[in-house]
Amino acid sequence: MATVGQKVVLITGCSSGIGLKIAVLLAKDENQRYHVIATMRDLKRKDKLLEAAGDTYGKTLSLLTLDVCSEESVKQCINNVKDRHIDVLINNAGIGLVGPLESIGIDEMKKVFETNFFGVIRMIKEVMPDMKKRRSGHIIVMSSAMGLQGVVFNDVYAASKFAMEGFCESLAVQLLKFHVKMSMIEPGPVHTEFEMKMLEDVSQKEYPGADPDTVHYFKKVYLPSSVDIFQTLGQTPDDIAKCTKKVIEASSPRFRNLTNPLYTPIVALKMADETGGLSVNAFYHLLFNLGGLMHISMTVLRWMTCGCLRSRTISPN
Ligand SMILES: NC(=O)C1=CN([C@@H]2O[C@H](COP(=O)(O)OP(=O)(O)OC[C@H]3O[C@@H](n4cnc5c(N)ncnc54)[C@H](OP(=O)(O)O)[C@@H]3O)[C@@H](O)[C@H]2O)C=CC1
Ligand SMILES: CC1=C(/C=C/C(C)=C/C=C/C(C)=C/C=O)C(C)(C)CCC1
Repeated sequence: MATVGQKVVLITGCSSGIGLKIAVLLAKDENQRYHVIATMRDLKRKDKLLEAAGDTYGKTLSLLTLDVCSEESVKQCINNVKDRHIDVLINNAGIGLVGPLESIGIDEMKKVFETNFFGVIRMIKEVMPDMKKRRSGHIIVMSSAMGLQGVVFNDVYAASKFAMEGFCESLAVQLLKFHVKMSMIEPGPVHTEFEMKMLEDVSQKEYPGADPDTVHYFKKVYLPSSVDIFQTLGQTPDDIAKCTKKVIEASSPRFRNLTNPLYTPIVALKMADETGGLSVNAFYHLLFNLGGLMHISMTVLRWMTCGCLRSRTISPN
């Protein structure tokens, strides 16, 4: 149970990756400022978290079951929190989806929106009214750089994060009136099970319905470049946990928080040309004309990361 003065932080999707690392970082805070409620949809997957949490479990860390795709599970979880009092809600649970559009069924796409978009909305609808009543609270959403700039063959995943960005950008204004803060965290590639699941998924699928040219561009052009991007620019889940802690602890937290200065130029292309031509064409050339030279292209992009862009990124250090 939280002690007086401790902030209650509830995090979704803590069985692995970024959610697990945020839970552990906050639970291990040296001044014990947080009581972390780490949630996951299947408590059978709790071992990795508990191992990392060490003796904080039962002290500054507790566990609850929560499936963001089930309204009943969301309600039950929040009703199990003492006085339903949550100071910081971290919406982290999410799933990816990559591949040629022609081979993805509508049901698979709906699952992505059920988790990444409606999952967050279910949580906010359950927690926000109490925060508004108390005139305090902080809602954090693990968005993505893909919530600001789409990436080829990630059409539906990017759309789910764009939807979240639009939703939160609208809601943040109302919440400000009630002194409830809202922040988006926007990482580029991060080495977690998310990346592993994507590669595993791709190795198993045949992509029925997509023509041979598209499958070729996906498997032989996009995938190697994507692996390269993860290798050259990838951050660790610890980096993202540190950025998130900074956002929680800021006196005036920013609404948008890109975490990766090396990825920021890719997002900045869009801001530099409101017609969209620059980003669409740059992505086209990076992928189809410079694919084999991805390392060099990324070095050029690094040069483009001038100080002003770096200062727009929240750094883990
Ligand atoms: N890795 C990356 O490159 C990036 C990731 N992100 C975002 O970060 C967030 C965390 O992803 P990451 O840590 O990388 O990936 P992981 O796959 O390691 O973690 C995702 C977590 O979400 C959980 N989850 C999935 N569906 C549900 C559900 N219905 N209810 C509750 N929990 C669920 C998973 O639980 P289970 O174990 O049960 O499947 C898991 O704990 C996601 O929102 C993702 O979109 C953003 C930018 C980049
Ligand atoms: C930048 C870039 C590429 C790939 C970017 C990737 C793969 C980003 C992944 C981001 C993730 C995983 C976000 C999660 O939310 C391409 C298309 C290979 C080539 C053109 C430049």
